[in-house]
Amino acid sequence: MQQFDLVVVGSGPAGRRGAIQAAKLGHKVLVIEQGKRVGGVSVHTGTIPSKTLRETALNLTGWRERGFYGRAYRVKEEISAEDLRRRLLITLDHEVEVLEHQFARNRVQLIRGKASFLAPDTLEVVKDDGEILHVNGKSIMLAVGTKPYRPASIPFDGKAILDSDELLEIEELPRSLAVIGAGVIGIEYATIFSALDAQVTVIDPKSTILDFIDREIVEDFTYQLRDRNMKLLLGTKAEKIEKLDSGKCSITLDNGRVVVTDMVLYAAGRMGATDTLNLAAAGLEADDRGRLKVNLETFQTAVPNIYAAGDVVGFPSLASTSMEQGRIAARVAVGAMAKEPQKYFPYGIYAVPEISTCGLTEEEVKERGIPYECGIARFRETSRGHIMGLDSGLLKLIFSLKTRRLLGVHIVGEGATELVHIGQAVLNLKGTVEYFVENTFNYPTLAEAYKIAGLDAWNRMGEIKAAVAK
Ligand SMILES: Cc1cc2nc3c(=O)[nH]c(=O)nc-3n(C[C@H](O)[C@H](O)[C@H](O)COP(=O)(O)OP(=O)(O)OC[C@H]3O[C@@H](n4cnc5c(N)ncnc54)[C@H](O)[C@@H]3O)c2cc1C
Ligand SMILES: NC(=O)c1ccc[n+]([C@@H]2O[C@H](COP(=O)([O-])OP(=O)(O)OC[C@H]3O[C@@H](n4cnc5c(N)ncnc54)[C@H](O)[C@@H]3O)[C@@H](O)[C@H]2O)c1
Repeated sequence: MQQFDLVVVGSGPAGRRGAIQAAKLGHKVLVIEQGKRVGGVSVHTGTIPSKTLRETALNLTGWRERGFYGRAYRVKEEISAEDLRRRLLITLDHEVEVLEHQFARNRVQLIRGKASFLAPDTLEVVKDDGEILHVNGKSIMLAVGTKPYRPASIPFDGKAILDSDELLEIEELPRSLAVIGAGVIGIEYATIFSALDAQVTVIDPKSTILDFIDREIVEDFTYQLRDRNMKLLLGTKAEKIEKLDSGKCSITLDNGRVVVTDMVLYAAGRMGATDTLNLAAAGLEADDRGRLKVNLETFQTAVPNIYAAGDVVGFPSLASTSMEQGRIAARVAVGAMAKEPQKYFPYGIYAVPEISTCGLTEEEVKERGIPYECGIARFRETSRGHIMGLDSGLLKLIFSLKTRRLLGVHIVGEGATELVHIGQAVLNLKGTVEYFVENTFNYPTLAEAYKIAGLDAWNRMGEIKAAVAK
């Protein structure tokens, strides 16, 4: 039986970052991956495909130019599923090539096969050709990620009624799409297909969406979606989904309403991919959504030599945070020092328009009883916004009145997921409103919105001080 210092199950963001970190520290590392190619959900069905699809859709539709040339403007009149897939395949090939090269350079061994526990330090691997191997690890890291939640009551057919993995394989673009589940996946795809001119209906039993995002940002966002005729049917449950003889899909809601569309995307959450790991042999147990419980500083499970990182440990379930969790887990596993993850990390929702946020929302600040002031900037007030033809986009900063420190940054609009990092840096370095007021920003840029929002808050924070002094 082969022996390793660290055996990593899964080659997604958590697994690959953890494996390379341990290898860089001179340890013997094995990655076991059941997929045909390395990269995990992030590369093959999640982050990278959905973001490539978004980019292709925005480019081919000429979305970013419509502020100037009107809503009817198109770069390509007829956009096909093949147009979208072409760019996807090229991007994914590049990603996999880079990852394979990283593993090779760092001498991380890779076995393709499905892993399950025989004992807390021993895994069985069933390879594609049926060969069975046993491997032993001083430490084991489970970075197995998630798979779409697919209840038996939904008649998935892989063509018209699909989950988010299957959506990437569609042969024809739907003219109308119903999205069940207004989580991040549902909202991202709903808005991408709306940008492709599909008539989109989003259905969710909850009456609000994206609850972890600042409400003012969500309100601005939903106004924009409704303005372009997307239907948001919230607070209502899809009771029955069926395929009609016409080939269309019918969704019956609990309020009796019936929605008929060409395609249904079922995106009501994901499950930890732990069902085939034989966790009992390791003395572990997953929760009802297949997730594992860990110490959030070390990523150690209840069994000391077994670590878990990435989506399998639950919120925030991001590629970005999974990588950092994998790195920390690997360092702890091989006995190297590791700091716990930074308190404030950015969240990027690649919808059309983008949303990005870091730190506390206004609702959280209120709940904690912190006296605060907000500063707002609209992209249409910036010169870069004029040049780009932007008529929407909002940046909101929240400052403590007591310490003047930045507490939260919240953005909806073009470039939000890039812009947020300025706020993130100020936040984590404990910067105050003065940072934005006293520093010069490149001009003309969208980043100038920070200056405008900083000044907006600063003006009012000054007035409040003066009022108190009187
Ligand atoms: C549609 C979609 C869009 C997303 N967009 C974003 C985004 O824009 N930004 C962002 O930060 N995050 C995004 N995410 C989330 C991101 O993809 C995940 O957070 C990330 O992939 C989790 O990484 P991971 O390492 O935990 O696992 P995964 O990427 O899920 O990889 C797990 C790997 O483990 C393998 N595996 C599982 N079980 C076994 C086994 N028994 N034996 C061997 N191998 C096994 C799987 O084959 C898989 O390759 C998105 C997700 C989806 C679905
Ligand atoms: N840009 C990003 O960072 C990004 C993009 C996509 C996904 N992700 C990650 O992937 C994870 C999974 O995303 P998700 O959107 O699948 O899950 P989610 O758990 O975020 O959202 C699921 C949604 O489905 C709804 N729902 C639950 N049960 C339902 C039912 N029976 N019928 C209809 N609706 C139902 C919920 O109310 C919720 O709004 C998220 O945690 C997210 O962090 C991140």
